[in-house]
Amino acid sequence: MSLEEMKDLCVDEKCLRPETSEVGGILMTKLMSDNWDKIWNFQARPDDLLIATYVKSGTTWTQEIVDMIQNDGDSQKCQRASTFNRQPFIEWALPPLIKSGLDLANKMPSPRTLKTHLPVQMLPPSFWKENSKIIYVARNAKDCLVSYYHFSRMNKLMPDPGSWEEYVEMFKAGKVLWGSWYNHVKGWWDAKDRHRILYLFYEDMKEDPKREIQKILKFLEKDVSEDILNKIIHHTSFDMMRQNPMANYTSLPSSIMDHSISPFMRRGMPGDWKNYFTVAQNEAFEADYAQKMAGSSLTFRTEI
Ligand SMILES: Nc1ncnc2c1ncn2[C@@H]1O[C@H](COP(=O)(O)OS(=O)(=O)O)[C@@H](OP(=O)(O)O)[C@H]1O
Repeated sequence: MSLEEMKDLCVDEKCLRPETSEVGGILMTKLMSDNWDKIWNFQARPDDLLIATYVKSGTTWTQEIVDMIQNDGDSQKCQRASTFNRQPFIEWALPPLIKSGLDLANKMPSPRTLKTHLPVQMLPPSFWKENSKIIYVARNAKDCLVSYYHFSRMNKLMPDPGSWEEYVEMFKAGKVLWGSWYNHVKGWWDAKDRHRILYLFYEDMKEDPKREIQKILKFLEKDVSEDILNKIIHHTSFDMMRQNPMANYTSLPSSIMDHSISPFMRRGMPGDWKNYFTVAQNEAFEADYAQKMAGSSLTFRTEI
């Protein structure tokens, strides 16, 4: 879709700050829940690669890394389209003028790379049946929350986040699109030993991108030269992606995503939560976190 076509789209009040409803206890936009039967019955293919994340956990970064790997480090090829057109976001549906993720995916020749934010129990069952490979990326809750809050302010296709104080409580209660962060990261963590899932952490990617890209290469059974590996690291750095219109979401009109409110590529840094949480908010968050994560072997770093 050209930028000119994009500019005419979705300025309709109905799709901005959308209505929400729940499916299986998970908050979704009404367009997604209306489309739920089609999403649930989505037909995965054995050679699909799915990038699954909770919102704001490093999805776009991982999408770019995977595309660079699949294109042998050719950054020009990775400029062929915006992230969301290269790798369909399967459950995302918008009014008819913009193609839904499902439509894009169904028309795409194999091998496909797809994106989802669905919690593990909501993943279309064909992914398990076809044994498709899945990369799951998790990010610590506090940085996720901060990123999600700013994203909801700038992206009019998300419900209004309200004030920072209100948003912190909504996030803790899981009353945000795609539901509870806590259940999401734990659910996928438990699934990783039963399926072909590579479970990565945003903080590890930031600490040592080379090491984490090598894990992805191994998982994809792909070998690249040191020169190509360095190209992938360079092209997918925060600074490069921030300037890349095919990865930074600036191809969407400002009536949808207003980067002057907060850019999509905002900070890209573990520990940014310290600039937002008050001491009291942090203490309350930690106490609630300990309860919600009790009994799980999953641990996160909140700074590196
Ligand atoms: N290359 C690279 N390096 C480090 N960090 C990066 C990179 N690319 C994206 N980001 C940061 O990831 C956050 C966006 O997350 P997602 O891509 O998962 O967003 S989305 O859920 O798909 O909308 C968002 O985080 P915040 O900056 O904390 O808001 C992006 O800045």
